[in-house]
Amino acid sequence: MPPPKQRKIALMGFRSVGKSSLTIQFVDGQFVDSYDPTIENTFSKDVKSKGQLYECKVVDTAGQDEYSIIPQSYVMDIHGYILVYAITSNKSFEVVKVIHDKLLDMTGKVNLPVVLVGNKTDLHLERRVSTDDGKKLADSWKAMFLETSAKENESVTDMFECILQEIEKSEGNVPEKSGCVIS
Ligand SMILES: Nc1nc2c(ncn2[C@@H]2O[C@H](COP(=O)(O)OP(=O)(O)OP(=O)(O)O)[C@@H](O)[C@H]2O)c(=O)[nH]1
Repeated sequence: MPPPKQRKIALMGFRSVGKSSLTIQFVDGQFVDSYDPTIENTFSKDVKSKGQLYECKVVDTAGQDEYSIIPQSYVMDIHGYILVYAITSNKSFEVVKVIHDKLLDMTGKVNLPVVLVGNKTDLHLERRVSTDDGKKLADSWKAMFLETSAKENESVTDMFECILQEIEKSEGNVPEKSGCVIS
């Protein structure tokens, strides 16, 4: 196997969309129902994907709104971004657009390794953001799109595999066209 690659991935989005829950589900395999606002936590996890070992640092960031200032360290130091909204919240969908714009501004890049994630699919009766709108937004960013449920552990691992592949793509290690195919 080739030597391991170090990856730092940040989850960003509005308050209470499930960034911590997705991270804890991925790292620990459990769901915690209580809500405890995050300041910032970094978790480590090794992931094997397509014959490559990745030593991942996952940064679970504080909830942002449209006025929050993104710390410079999220620009310098991060390989890829998982931008999370809740499918139950239009506001969180709006905020994720603002965060994406700010990241482009701050990095000065046209394309960033990003996966857009609509979380809380188990709350389908309270859905406010359609799958189609999520897909369209991701397409406009040339980013990957997934809907997840941290509660039901739906597509949580896929989400991390996806961002690892997007980072490989941005480094020119995977043909541009090959989207994120989860196998
Ligand atoms: N039903 C359901 N609830 C969820 C899901 N993910 C998170 N929650 C709940 O939503 C609330 C907020 O979750 P967190 O993971 O703390 O959200 P966060 O985005 O980290 O919040 P901040 O730290 O404020 O940014 C908690 O009560 C979670 O239990 C999900 O997939 N389904």
